Amino acid sequence: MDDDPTPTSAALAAVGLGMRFRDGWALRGCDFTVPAGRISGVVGPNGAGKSTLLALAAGQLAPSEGGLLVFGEPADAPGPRARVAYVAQDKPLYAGLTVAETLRMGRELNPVWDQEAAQRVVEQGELRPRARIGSLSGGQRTRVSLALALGKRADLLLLDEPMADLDPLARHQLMGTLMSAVAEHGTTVVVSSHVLAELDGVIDHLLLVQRGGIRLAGDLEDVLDGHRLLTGPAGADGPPAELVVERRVTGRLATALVRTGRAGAQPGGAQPGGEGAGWRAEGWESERPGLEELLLGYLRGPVTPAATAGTAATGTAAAGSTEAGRTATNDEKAA
Ligand SMILES: Nc1ncnc2c1ncn2[C@@H]1O[C@H](COP(=O)(O)OP(=O)(O)OP(=O)(O)O)[C@@H](O)[C@H]1O
Repeated sequence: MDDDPTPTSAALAAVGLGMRFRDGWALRGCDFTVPAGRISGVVGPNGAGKSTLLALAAGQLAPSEGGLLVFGEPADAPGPRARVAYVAQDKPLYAGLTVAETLRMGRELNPVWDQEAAQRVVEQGELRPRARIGSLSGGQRTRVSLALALGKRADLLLLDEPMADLDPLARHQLMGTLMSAVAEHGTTVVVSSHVLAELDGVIDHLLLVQRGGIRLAGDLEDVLDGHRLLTGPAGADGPPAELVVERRVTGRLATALVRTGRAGAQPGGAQPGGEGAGWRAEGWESERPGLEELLLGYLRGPVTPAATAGTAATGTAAAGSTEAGRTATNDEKAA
């Protein structure tokens, strides 16, 4: 799939983006783009910086360094803010209003309003229009927040952990709704989640945030193509260390997640087990990792300077080059 890396046509374009709070850097040295019309999954461990990234994109925070453009303009400019709908983790709503009054407020506050879309989200959850927001469960309040976001007909939907308190049916409905919004209106969706399995088959773009840096960014298929999952005998020589993201031994078997070095981004350009592989060994099997295998490999593997000092992750088709910017070290975060 072709990504358009030009900042003006991208939904999000970050250059050297950093956010420092009193206790240190939450994000630093982040370079990435999210092309318009994609569903991008923002994943990473607790405290990695995902919410901070989304709040910056929503214009709720101003970067401490670098910049973040939304459709070519600074994220906190009035233009982008009108085109963006943001569902934060704490989902601020007026507890005293009813569901119907909340949607009416959405209609009055937004120049463009899709009552049908908003209504549909509320009705799917069988919410009574007269129910007060304060009397709703956490998942029901999430539903009302999503209804407001979808009613706004925004060009960019920023959803911070929207699935955390939704039941499995509601998650499924939400994913379907997001995919239709993208298909019908060309909406760009940036969604953070810990529920990796829920993102599989839905997202087509990936941002992996780890220790305040962007570890992987790009078209999902390209990112997956840029890696192999190798299985071989535990005692045998494995793939070269510079290609290994994570290696584990279980009994007599070793498994290793490796970068293929495609797109010329990685040292040596070797492609273990792939076509034209620079590294091959007897007895090792090679397969393309799934999304969950890829992400777990990165989350379990060490975050070394060598592993994060690659080329900037631009979100272009050269997503084998997924190592981004650099990841703040613990020392830097504590600085
Ligand atoms: N308003 C704030 N003031 C001070 N520090 C903050 C603030 N918001 C976030 N941080 C810090 O920034 C870092 C990143 O936090 P962030 O909430 O962005 O992570 P996250 O990836 O969304 O985590 P989680 O998955 O747990 O929601 C954390 O160390 C956090 O303590």
